[in-house]
Amino acid sequence: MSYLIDAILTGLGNIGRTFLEMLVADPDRLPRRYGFHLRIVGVADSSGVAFDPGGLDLPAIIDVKRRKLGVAALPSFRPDLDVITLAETAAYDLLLEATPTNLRDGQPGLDLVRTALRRGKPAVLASKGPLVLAFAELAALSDWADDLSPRSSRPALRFSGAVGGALPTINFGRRDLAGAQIERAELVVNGTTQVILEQMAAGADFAAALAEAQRQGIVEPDPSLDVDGWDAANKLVIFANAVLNQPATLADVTVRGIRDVTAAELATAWQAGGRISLVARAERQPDGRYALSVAPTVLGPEHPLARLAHGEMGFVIYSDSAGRSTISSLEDGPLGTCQAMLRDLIEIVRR
Ligand SMILES: NC(=O)C1=CN([C@@H]2O[C@H](COP(=O)(O)OP(=O)(O)OC[C@H]3O[C@@H](n4cnc5c(N)ncnc54)[C@H](OP(=O)(O)O)[C@@H]3O)[C@@H](O)[C@H]2O)C=CC1
Ligand SMILES: N[C@@H](CC=O)C(=O)O
Repeated sequence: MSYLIDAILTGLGNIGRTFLEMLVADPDRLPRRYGFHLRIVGVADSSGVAFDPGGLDLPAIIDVKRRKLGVAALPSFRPDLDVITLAETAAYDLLLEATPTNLRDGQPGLDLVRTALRRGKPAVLASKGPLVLAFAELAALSDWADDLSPRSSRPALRFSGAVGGALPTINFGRRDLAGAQIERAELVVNGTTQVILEQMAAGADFAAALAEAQRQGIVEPDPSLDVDGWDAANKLVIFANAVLNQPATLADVTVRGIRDVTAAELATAWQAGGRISLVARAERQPDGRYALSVAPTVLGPEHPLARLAHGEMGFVIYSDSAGRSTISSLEDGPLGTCQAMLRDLIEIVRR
């Protein structure tokens, strides 16, 4: 006997649409394996909101988005609702948030997450803006205030897909390194720059390399976030807050992107058996705080992340008692992030 979980999904681009495609591809997986059906009752894109408390027609939404149209073209379109009103008034169990990362004011994601949490609804984020700009506020509204205790009466807040997609950066750091003192973390968590630097090392020019990453569906709506290092810095800020317990903002991170990396530098690194990757780094200082930086970094052949495959992301974390931990993840475009959103959702439902 399986039960229903009703969700609203905000953002129907690479992530939101792929998430729906993943559900439609194997609709029995959740009831069969986890005992519940996920019913999507509301969705939103830049054209507005579609809502049906009985469950939306997912193939119709996917079709509209593949045809580059908006939900305004659907029979379930609700011109009387905007996305915040949807989150404020609809009956649902959980918010899935995948609107663009906006570093100016975090909107609309920030108000969506605030609204859901204030109503006692759990939230799963792929977007990073709300976490980068308001981590402490959102933590206080959620089960992070109770150190993620399963007995917390506050709604769950999860975002494992926001820091490297399926790569379990947050979960590993928090859960599996519990009790260890992290001394240094090196995170290669921006897929776009991995693709661009590899393509350029193979002879492509910058524009062609960026176009290839865009074809894969992993580039931010504003590509300068990736290229200039801000996406990696966002992920490092979230990691610092969530794993290192260091309240941090972008102002605490020294950021250098990949625009100045030359083909000659790339060739030299690859010929030596290593590579250049954009590395987000946290290094514990004598006063106990972490120095945070993002920069293109030569990884020599001995480095644990030098052997990442094309487009692969990974991290290495050094701690006093667990030693050196290395994990990598080779994902199929946005699908890995969708799996991460699903694992967060499953964790919440099973609490
Ligand atoms: N792509 C990836 O691999 C990953 C992305 N992320 C994060 O996930 C989020 C989504 O990324 P991605 O799917 O690639 O981005 P896209 O640009 O492909 O999709 C963004 C979606 O948000 C919609 N949107 C824009 N403004 C609004 C608004 N005001 N209200 C409601 N919907 C709105 C867009 O509408 P419309 O369709 O009409 O344009 C679109 O459907 C970003 O925050 C990104 O940082 C995280 C991990 C991986
Ligand atoms: N633009 C990001 C997408 C996921 O966060 C990347 O390239 O890694």
